[in-house]
Amino acid sequence: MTGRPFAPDLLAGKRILITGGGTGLGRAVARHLVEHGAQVHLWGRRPAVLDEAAASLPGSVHTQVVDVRDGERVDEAMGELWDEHGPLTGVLNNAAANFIAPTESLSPRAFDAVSGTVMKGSFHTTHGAGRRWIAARLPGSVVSTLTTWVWTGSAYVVPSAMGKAAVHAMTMSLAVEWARHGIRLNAVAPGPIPTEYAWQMLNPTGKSGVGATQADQIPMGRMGTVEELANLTMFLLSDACPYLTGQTIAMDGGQMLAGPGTFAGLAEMTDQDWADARAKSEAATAASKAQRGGLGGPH
Ligand SMILES: CCCCCCCCC/C=C/C(=O)SCCNC(=O)CCNC(=O)[C@H](O)C(C)(C)COP(=O)(O)OP(=O)(O)OC[C@H]1O[C@@H](n2cnc3c(N)ncnc32)[C@H](O)[C@@H]1OP(=O)(O)O
Ligand SMILES: NC(=O)C1=CN([C@@H]2O[C@H](COP(=O)(O)OP(=O)(O)OC[C@H]3O[C@@H](n4cnc5c(N)ncnc54)[C@H](OP(=O)(O)O)[C@@H]3O)[C@@H](O)[C@H]2O)C=CC1
Repeated sequence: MTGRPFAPDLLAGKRILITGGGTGLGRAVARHLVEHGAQVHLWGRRPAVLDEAAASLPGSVHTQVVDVRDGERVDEAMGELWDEHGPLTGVLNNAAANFIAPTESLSPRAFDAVSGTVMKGSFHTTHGAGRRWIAARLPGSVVSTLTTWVWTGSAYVVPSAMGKAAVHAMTMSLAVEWARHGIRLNAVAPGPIPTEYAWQMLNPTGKSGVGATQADQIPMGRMGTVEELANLTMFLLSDACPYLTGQTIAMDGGQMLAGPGTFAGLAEMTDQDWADARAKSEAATAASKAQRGGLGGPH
């Protein structure tokens, strides 16, 4: 059980924008932010989805219809939010688009739809909040939801991997440039946490259920949970650790580090399998020693 490690007033006085907050992980994290005292603003492209999400949440939640790829609309909406409610204290860049496809089949519009939502959307939103924080001499915290593909890349989701890697670069770059303004940028890179919309895009058929969306090759043997993601995100958006900036934190049960080029699969070996393996390798060592003529052992 993850539990509730934080006090219910952890985010009291915080005003936080979640892009793509009407569905999936954004909506689930929004609930935790509200339950910890934050005022929350949700952006997305579908008014009915946003309204439904806001109505389902227990506290102070506001919505705006914004396509984050449209820089002018992002700035306009940011201005409206600031004027009507006051300055944000944090931004969660969560909106994304993605689908699996052979890269050679992608049209220019397909590439733009995915990479633009992630890269341009995160930039426009961060820029809209950041320039206002700097002008008003206010601190701020930006958290972006990325994936471990920023370190590994991933076949068949290349525009997403490229867009997320760009936001990873933005996180490191602006952490330095805006540190003197009290603005922090961090990111989280979750492993699979099944959500309806994302799984339609990433695991749409019986044959598409491979490693990335499965639990069998994750060292912890399970998917992540929204509670775990919410706790990490809230920690980054809170005042718990103001010295932390520029970091992308993987939260994936060890999935990325257990790649096929490692011995992670040996977790299946029994004690007898290990005894057999040791006997085989010791026999090979003994045969090698016999050919050394007394050289090469430890002294
Ligand atoms: C880390 C460990 C593991 C973890 C495992 C999980 C890791 C998750 C990491 C990241 C996960 C996510 O981001 S999951 C997020 C999933 N959620 C979403 O995608 C929500 C938003 N999605 C959407 O709005 C749509 O599905 C999407 C198609 C992407 C964009 O819609 P738009 O209305 O903007 O654009 P459209 O006009 O429909 O389409 C734009 C072009 O894309 C083409 N197109 C659309 N679908 C296509 C498809 N399946 N294959 C090829 N091409 C396609 C169209 O033909 C158009 O090109 P032309 O024909 O040339 O016009
Ligand atoms: N689920 C998982 O296992 C993982 C998810 N992630 C990341 O977590 C985040 C949330 O994913 P998840 O909840 O699973 O997926 P969802 O598809 O449920 O969430 C994506 C959200 O982004 C919104 N969105 C898409 N395009 C735009 C746009 N142009 N402007 C504004 N909003 C937009 C969508 O709403 P609408 O279409 O109404 O605009 C939707 O609410 C994403 O960044 C994803 O990459 C990372 C690793 C693993």
